Amino acid sequence: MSDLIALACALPKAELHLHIEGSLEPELAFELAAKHGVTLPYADVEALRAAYDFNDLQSFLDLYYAGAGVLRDADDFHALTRAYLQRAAADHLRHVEIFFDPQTHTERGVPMEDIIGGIRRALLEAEAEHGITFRLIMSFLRHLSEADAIATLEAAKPFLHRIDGVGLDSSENGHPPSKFERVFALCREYGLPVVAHAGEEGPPAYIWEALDILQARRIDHGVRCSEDPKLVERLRAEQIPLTVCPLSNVKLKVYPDLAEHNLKGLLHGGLVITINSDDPAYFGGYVNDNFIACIKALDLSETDIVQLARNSFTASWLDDAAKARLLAEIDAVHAQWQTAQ
Ligand code: HPA
Ligand SMILES: [Zn+2]
Repeated sequence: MSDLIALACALPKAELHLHIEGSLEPELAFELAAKHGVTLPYADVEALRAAYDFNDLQSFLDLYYAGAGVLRDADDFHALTRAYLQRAAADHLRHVEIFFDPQTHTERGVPMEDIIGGIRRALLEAEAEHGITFRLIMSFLRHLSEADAIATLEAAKPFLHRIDGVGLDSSENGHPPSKFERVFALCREYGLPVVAHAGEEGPPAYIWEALDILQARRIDHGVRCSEDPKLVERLRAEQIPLTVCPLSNVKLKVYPDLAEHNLKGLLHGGLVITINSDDPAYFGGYVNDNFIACIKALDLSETDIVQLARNSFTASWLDDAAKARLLAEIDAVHAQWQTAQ
């Protein structure tokens, strides 16, 4: 098993489901709080980390939005993103497609320009330093109104050349994708590809809506598709990727135990399954940690691991030439690993 873990860690991979605000480690949260003269309601880093014990998605989101309150200027967003990309480089990530939640920050008076500018500066640095390519996805908060999402899209208009796609996140139940039909139609008119969180806590019907109403090209989470065989068949036939986040699903009690997770079954069923970290600072690990936990709990094979790494690139928004290059890199690292066995 340790050999398979070494293979998974060494393979070039992409991360396609990462909320940059969810990469805020307690150490940086305290550093930024001190910088801005803000008092966090926790004595120290250990006390904050100890609070990361969630019952469901909402109990996590309450802490996640509170934590994001320390992000106030472009340098904060730069420091946050830079720290994530250092972890990404260590995990052999070669490409990242990351979400940011502008509404969490603009409603506190942080200018859109500072949010995007700070994140992008770190992305460009990591591209130069580590060769990590990127896409930036603006995500709408589904617990807020569609009018609020439309206003956010309008506010982002001067920066649309810096935004590669749009997503939908936050509290799922009671906020179906259909609530956002018009804003996503506008996004598509602007040429922005769409992804959406669906079927994490919400029912399979929300995945159908994300596909049919929002015209999502990828589903974030999507694990509840298993409850609807027709939906699973569609995801397989149309090769619509699912960005699965195993440690997140256990932390938020979507699954009581990783051993019960359906990702291996879906992968063997021919779906384009990818492994991602979601909110790594809160859920106990980055991409390699997710691979390691899955190898241990689900007894993933060598073939499974290589397929998951390949899927991370095929499901990405990279162009075909870049995908081909990265898939060849996977083959090279895999061959090297086989020789060493
Ligand atoms: O896992 C998630 N689900 C929904 N919204 C989120 N915002 C950050 N992480 C998540
Ligand atoms: Zn997510």
